[in-house]
Order: sequence, then structure tokens, then C-alpha cells
Amino acid sequence: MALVAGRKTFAAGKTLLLRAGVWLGAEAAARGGNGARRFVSQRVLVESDVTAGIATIKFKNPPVNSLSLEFLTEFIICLEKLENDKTYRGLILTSDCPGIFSAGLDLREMCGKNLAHYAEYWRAIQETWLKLYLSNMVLVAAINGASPAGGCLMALSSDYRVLADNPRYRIGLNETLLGIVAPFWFKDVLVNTIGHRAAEHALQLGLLFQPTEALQVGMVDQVVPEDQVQSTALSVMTEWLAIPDHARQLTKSMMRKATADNLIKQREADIQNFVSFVSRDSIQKSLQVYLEKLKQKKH
Ligand SMILES: CCCCCCCCCCCCC/C=C/C(=O)SCCNC(=O)CCNC(=O)[C@H](O)C(C)(C)COP(=O)(O)OP(=O)(O)OC[C@H]1O[C@@H](n2cnc3c(N)ncnc32)[C@H](O)[C@@H]1OP(=O)(O)O
Repeated sequence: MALVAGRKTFAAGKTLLLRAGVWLGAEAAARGGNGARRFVSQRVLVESDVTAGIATIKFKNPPVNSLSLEFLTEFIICLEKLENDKTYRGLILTSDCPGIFSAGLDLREMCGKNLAHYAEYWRAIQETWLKLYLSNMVLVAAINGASPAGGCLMALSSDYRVLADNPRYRIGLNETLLGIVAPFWFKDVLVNTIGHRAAEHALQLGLLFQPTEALQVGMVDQVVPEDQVQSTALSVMTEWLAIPDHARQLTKSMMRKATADNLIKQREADIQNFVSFVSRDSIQKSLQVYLEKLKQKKH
């Protein structure tokens, strides 16, 4: 069975066929009498309440929900499907992996691969961000675990962030700790969220904020007890969905267009920058040392 996205084909556990954003094949979808639907792909779980017009995407890429190319491909397909289905006005992003929202970019995609792979990977990262950041739906991140780097970017690209109150659930753009640099569009999103000075400080030091600090700096909008993250996200969503879609969507676009355009107008150059940066020997070495440290942490 295969998951087909554009020219890319991956083995997948379910039959999901996508062409031009339309699901053609059978998928594990069930519709309950109460308007609840559930779509299952291997790494992304989509639950939806048709009556309320709200879908929930749960990241399901254990152990740490790293943003592998396969995960991103499935995620983009699910997102497109929801975006194109006018039933859905709101989307909650959360994790199915206990204690981890997302560990960010998959370091194995950036290590020991060829240049074409790095380019393909970075294009998928760009695509994911543009789709999230410019979504017409209301996006609420229900952050139920650690959220470094790319995981933080996904949360920051939502319209509202609810973080579980657990000191282990740190969030931030920690790229410099890995010896790498957050791209300009990660930086732009952070600046838009917490302001220039706080972003400069956080980015240079690679700060990962505990929940109370994240709330204080404005990186998240609410910190709530862990067992209330989903219910809080849902009540925030209800509040946001009370606003007429056309007015809210135009306003969102007005606020975000310049930031997104900044990348759109130089996507190819951004890919080339990433490829030449990440393929440097010194960067490969830093990433390998970091991965090794993560592995040895357990022993
Ligand atoms: C001239 C200038 C030009 C500039 C040009 C700029 C170009 C752009 C440059 C590049 C930009 C890249 C941007 C990068 C963004 C990123 O997202 S990088 C990834 C950052 N992520 C992290 O630092 C998180 C690392 N992980 C952790 O801190 C922890 O794993 C955790 C998430 C807090 C979970 O902890 P715990 O539950 O204790 O699990 P672990 O035991 O640590 O991990 C379990 C296994 O998972 C592996 N793993 C963890 N994270 C990743 C990952 N991100 N990718 C791949 N694999 C990961 C970990 O190694 C363990 O593996 P095993 O030992 O094999 O089980």
C-alpha cells in the first residue's frame, strides 16, 4: 500500500491515495452517528467533530514526533484535506506521544544524506510551515509535551497556544545549542510573537522556556493543568469560531502575509542556503555529536 503525494511515494500502513489534494482511495475512516469522524494514517491521527466544524490532528510519530520526511508528507496531506473540506473551520494540533509535542526537525534527515535529500527535506519543511501559517482555519496548539525548535515553530504558527503546566515541557527555538542557526522565517515568526528584543535574546542563547516563563515572555497564551489542555483548547476554539470566518480570515491574512511572502519570494534561495549550510563538514559533525549525546543520555 502506498501514500502518494505529488511525485513522492512512501510505503504506508493504510491505503491513502492523494492527487491534487483529493482523497481517492479508501482510508481508515469511520463516521459515528454523532458527527464524529476519525481518519487514521500511519503517523498522523485526525479526529473530527463535523457538527462543530472542528478537527484535531494528533502527531503520532514515536518516540518523539520528530518531523521526518514521511511524517511531513502525511501531515501535509491531512492538512490539505481539512483545508479543502469546508466542513472544518477550526483545527487543534496536539500530540499522541506522551510528554512530547514534537522534538522538531528529524536530525537523521539532516545527517549523512546527499544534497538532493537535504533539498527535498527542506522543501517539505517550508511547505508544512506555509500551509500551517496561512491556514484559513483557526489553529489552536494544545501543547501536551516538550516542544523544541521545529516543534516550537509549529506551535508558534498556530493562532493560539495552550501549554500543559509541567516543567519538563520546555518550548523554544534552541537551534544554537545544536551549533545550527534558526532560519530567518523561524526568527520572523518568533519576533512576531514575543517581540524583537526577547526574540534576539532567546535565539542567541537557544533558550527553552519552562511553562511559566513561556507564558511570561508571550510564547504561549495560556498554561493550564495537564488534564485541562484539550478542554481549554476546545473552549478557546469555540470563542474564536464565534467570529465570522471571512472577517477573521482576512484579518489573519493581513497580519501574516508579509511574513509568509518573505519566504515565498526566496524559497529556492532558502533551500540552497539550507543545503550548503547543513552539508558543511563542521555542521555535520555538530549534528552527529548532538545526536550521539541524545542517545547516550539514557545509558
Ligand atoms: C551563514 C549563515 C547561513 C544560515 C543559513 C541557515 C540555514 C538553516 C540551518 C538549519 C536550520 C535547521 C533548523 C532546525 C530545527 C530543528 O528542529 S532541529 C531539532 C531540534 N530538536 C531538539 O533539539 C530536540 C532533541 N531532543 C530532545 O531534546 C529530547 O529527545 C526530547 C524531545 C526532550 C525528548 O526527551 P526523551 O523523552 O528523554 O527522549 P530521548 O531519549 O531524548 O529521545 C528518544 C529517541 O529519539 C531520538 N531523538 C530525539 N530528538 C530527535 C530529533 N529531533 N531527531 C531525530 N531523533 C531524535 C533520540 O536520539 C532517541 O533515539 P534512540 O536513542 O535511538 O532511542
